[in-house]
Amino acid sequence: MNDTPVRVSLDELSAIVARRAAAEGEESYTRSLLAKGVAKCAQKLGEEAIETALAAVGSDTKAVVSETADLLYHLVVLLQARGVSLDDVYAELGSRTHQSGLAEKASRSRT
Ligand SMILES: N=c1c2ncn([C@@H]3O[C@H](COP(=O)(O)OP(=O)(O)OP(=O)(O)O)[C@@H](O)[C@H]3O)c2ncn1[C@@H]1O[C@H](COP(=O)(O)O)[C@@H](O)[C@H]1O
Repeated sequence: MNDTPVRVSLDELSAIVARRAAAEGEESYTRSLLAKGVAKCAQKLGEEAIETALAAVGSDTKAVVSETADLLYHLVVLLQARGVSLDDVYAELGSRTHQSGLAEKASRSRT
């Protein structure tokens, strides 16, 4: 048996979610959540965000990791539901690297 831990990137998770979305007739939590629509996916993301925040102020580091994994999975599902690609999110993050967050905040308060 191979006990090497499996690592999954957000890109890989996004590809898994897209495959599950298209897998008609197969049992899938992802598919059942997507079938409930964007509002349900958004609600689940909000719940997982709160659970992650609560874990972060607690003492259980494993819970922070586990809740963060739930949060990222539900974020990827919500992006799938909205038809937004991770590449677009990466590009948006990339466009922000030319200035600090503080400079960006200051530029907003001037407009
Ligand atoms: N990473 C995940 C993942 N993280 C969390 N979850 C599920 O998210 C659900 C939400 O947790 P909750 O405690 O809120 O569960 P719940 O009360 O049953 O949820 P609701 O009834 O409110 O929807 C749980 O059922 C978890 O199993 C995930 N389900 C799937 N994946 C990935 O998606 C792949 C495909 O999964 P299926 O679509 O189920 O085949 C899996 O192989 C994984 O790689």
